[in-house]
Amino acid sequence: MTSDGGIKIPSRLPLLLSHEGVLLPGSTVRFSVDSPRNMQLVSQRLLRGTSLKSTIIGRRTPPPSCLCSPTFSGSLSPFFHLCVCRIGTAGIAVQVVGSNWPKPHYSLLITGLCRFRVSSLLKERPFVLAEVEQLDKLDQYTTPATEGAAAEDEELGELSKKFYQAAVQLLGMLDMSVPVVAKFRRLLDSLPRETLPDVVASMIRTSNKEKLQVLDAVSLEERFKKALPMLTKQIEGLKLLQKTRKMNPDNEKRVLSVRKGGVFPGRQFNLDGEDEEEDGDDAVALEKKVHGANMPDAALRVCLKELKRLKKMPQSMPEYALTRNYLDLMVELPWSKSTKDCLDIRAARTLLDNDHYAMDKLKRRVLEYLAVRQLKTSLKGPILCFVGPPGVGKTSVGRSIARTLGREFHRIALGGVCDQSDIRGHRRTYVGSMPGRIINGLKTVGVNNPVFLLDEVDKLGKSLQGDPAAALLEVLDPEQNHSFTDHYLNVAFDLSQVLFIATANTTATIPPALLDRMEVLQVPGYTQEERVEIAHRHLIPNQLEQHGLTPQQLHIPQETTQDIISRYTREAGVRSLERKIGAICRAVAVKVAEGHRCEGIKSLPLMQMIVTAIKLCSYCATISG
Ligand SMILES: Nc1ncnc2c1ncn2[C@@H]1O[C@H](COP(=O)(O)OP(=O)(O)OP(=O)(O)O)[C@@H](O)[C@H]1O
Repeated sequence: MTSDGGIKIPSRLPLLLSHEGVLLPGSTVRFSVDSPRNMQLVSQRLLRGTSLKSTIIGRRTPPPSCLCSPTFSGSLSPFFHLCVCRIGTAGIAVQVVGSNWPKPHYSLLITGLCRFRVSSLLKERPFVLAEVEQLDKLDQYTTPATEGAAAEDEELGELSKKFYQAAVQLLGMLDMSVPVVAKFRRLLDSLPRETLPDVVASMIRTSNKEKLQVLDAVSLEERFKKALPMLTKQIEGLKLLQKTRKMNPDNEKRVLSVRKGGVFPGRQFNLDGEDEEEDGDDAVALEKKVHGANMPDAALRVCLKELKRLKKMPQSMPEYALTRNYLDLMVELPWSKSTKDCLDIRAARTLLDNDHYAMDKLKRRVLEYLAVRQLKTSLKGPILCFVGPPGVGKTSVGRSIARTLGREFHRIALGGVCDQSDIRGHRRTYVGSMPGRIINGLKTVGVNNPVFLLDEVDKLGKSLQGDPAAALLEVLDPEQNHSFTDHYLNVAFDLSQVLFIATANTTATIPPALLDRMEVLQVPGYTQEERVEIAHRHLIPNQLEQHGLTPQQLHIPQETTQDIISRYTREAGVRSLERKIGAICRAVAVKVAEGHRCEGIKSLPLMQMIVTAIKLCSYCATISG
């Protein structure tokens, strides 16, 4: 990186393009990265690279006109033409923090080094790579202030002197303790004069547009000319504020804020209290939500403690986002929100009969279970586990139970889960930590008494990351689940109101301890006659509706259904049969959309299509595919 021309940045730089914030040389800014291209840049360049060179990236805030362009996050050529001719800042990534919650993203802390101009674009994917020309000298920070000044011509010397004096005047007007002012003064004196416009513009409160103007000013003189009015505006603003304070001493307590964001080579500070106020409002709103969430005392205590920490944290700290996410989840959880059960056994029987044909034994046991629940509301009852071949309606009975009770339904697919953190969540000390599926499910349904269907408990795996079945033991044990503690929450959540139902294809692979906590209800496969009935009562009407057809447009006689079952399906359940009926519906939908009428007579209404055994042959290609 060093040559006779001083320290050099790499000539090929990956570009981080987002509209969030402006990075000026000499300042440190935190950026949140979540667009696909920028994510690729972080994962392929910053996280894989091992050299110092690989931590240097280019940063450019696209002009506002690009932001509304639909190409901004997609294919980007037109907006590129706009950006190519402009100036950016090369920066060094000093910190990369990744998180998966609420969605995958990285947070980058970047320190601006120098300006560059994009000479040409080398590639756009997987991230943007450009050939760049370095515009500022990098060794200016290492050159003592006086040496830099010696080279200045008269006019520039005058300008920089004026700028320095304005910066000192502004510093004197700030409501800060004497040691802090002294520290900033020392910083101001130690900086080479040519870096002052960038450093001061990044510290004072200005719009991104104004900061971009400073960035785009390649000549030092122009940069001073652009930054000086911003500084003067701040001074005028403060003078006005002091005047009003003198007239109204009550406002005396309005203290100007000092923001301790990491700024290179000094620290970033804000020159008015507006932002602080916004943060304050935000914290007050969050505190209100915490008090209004009706959470138990233990959880409330934890939340208030976290809130207190949050208020003291600068927003730029990575932990701020983590704590904020945690508190957001805590207030969103349904600690004491529940739906009222509206159980009527007769209505439940009708509903179960309407939704499912046959399965008499299973329906009888479900009704017994519901009846006992009606008589004894606080039933610490058995967990029902429906065991049977695929497609026999286990999941769908679970859904019907939720409907009969008037409860929310949530399905948790456990097939292939082999990490116990999937159930219990990760501790908050982990990067990308998040709550487990149980807590996530509760957040999704928004009530604390839903019906949770634990689908495919027989397909739980085991790995080095722990045994998820062991974590489920606590969830399903009525003696323990009133104080279920997710690792992410780290406070107990009462799961005793949740109605758990499990499904499995076989009991052979369910861990014995888990099986012991459940009452197994076998759901056998169907006979040919039962399948024909299920098809005509449920599957055909459902498929017609899903494909926008009416019984007047398509009729499948019983013999045809028997034919489909015997010739095209080999299963214990009815899922494959349902798919074949769906295939017939699709083929008929095409004909209906084409306007299938009696040959030539357009005035006649659309004809009903009857799928006879002979016609079935012509659909063979569709349904056996
Ligand atoms: N007795 C029945 N009456 C009405 N529809 C049924 C019946 N049995 C199954 N079905 C229908 O079959 C389809 C498949 O059922 P479901 O998804 O509940 O099967 P499953 O037993 O949970 O299968 P898997 O073990 O693969 O999860 C659903 O559309 C369901 O409505």
